[in-house]
Amino acid sequence: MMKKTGTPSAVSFTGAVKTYGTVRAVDGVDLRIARGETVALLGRNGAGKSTTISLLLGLTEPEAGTVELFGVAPERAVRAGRVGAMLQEARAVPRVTVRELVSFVAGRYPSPMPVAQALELAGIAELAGRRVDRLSGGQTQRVRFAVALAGNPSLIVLDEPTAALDVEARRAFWDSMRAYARRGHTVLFSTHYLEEADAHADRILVIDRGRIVADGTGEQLRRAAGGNLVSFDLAGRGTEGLTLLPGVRSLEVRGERALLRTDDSDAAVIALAELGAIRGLEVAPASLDDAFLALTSRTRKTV
Ligand SMILES: Nc1ncnc2c1ncn2[C@@H]1O[C@H](COP(=O)(O)OP(=O)(O)OP(=O)(O)O)[C@@H](O)[C@H]1O
Repeated sequence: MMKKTGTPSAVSFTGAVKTYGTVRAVDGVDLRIARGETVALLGRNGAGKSTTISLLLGLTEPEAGTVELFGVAPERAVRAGRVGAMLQEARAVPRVTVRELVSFVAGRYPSPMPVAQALELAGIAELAGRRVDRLSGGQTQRVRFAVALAGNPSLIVLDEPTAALDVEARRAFWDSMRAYARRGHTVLFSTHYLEEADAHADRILVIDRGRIVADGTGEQLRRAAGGNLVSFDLAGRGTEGLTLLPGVRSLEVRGERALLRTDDSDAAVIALAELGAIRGLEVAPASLDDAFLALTSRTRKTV
């Protein structure tokens, strides 16, 4: 994750703010993505993922703070073909072949990727002669990926790239993305699928209400959110004082069971044993889902 001194980061946000009326869609984001990283931007609907990506691509300007790609303004990096993007909005699909479309886009950049290579990387070499308006959803998405690769970018930005794809198309898409990343390129993708972030990114940025609330590997996020969950049958007893026990961070009651999120499950279990609260006791590692919920609900409480 260390970047070479003197080399500008692929992506750099410093105190970036973007508001829509009273909504602070991006609320003071500081962020560095080093070259070669694959990073997931993970958040619920409306968390600020698309707005972050719009700022990153220079489609919208921050009201405060700065955004740079490779040390220059986003528009400049985009124009130079250093950045490829796949955005959410579906554009009208032209009646041309896949090869014609990718060639046309490649022709607009100063040093494009050879078309055959873009098609190969996107896994659609065999579709080159097919009409773009007659493809399946999964195939269309990979054509869009080839279009994003056409300028031979060092950074690719994907806004919820697999949102409408079935399992097989999704797997094929990620294979292509990883082939691109293995060449030392930088990838930033947004998603609200935790598993995708965990499986395909080196690093996960959790965004909530326009702020980065966590930044790390899936494993680091799991740990940050509270290592283990300790649960037991309440068996009629109250929950008073449970959150004050050593090692306990928070409490949730599900039916007859108490769920304690802990950062020291041993201490919590000993304390529960002293209280005699051990019926049906279980200790389980927190999942990434738990981590995500804990991270995003914690911020909700503080705003
Ligand atoms: N053009 C706009 N005009 C007004 N409000 C906007 C606009 N774009 C985004 N917002 C608001 O800014 C906030 C962040 O939206 P954004 O689209 O960035 O979130 P997101 O994480 O990409 O969500 P989703 O997963 O639903 O795409 C939301 O509250 C949204 O309603």
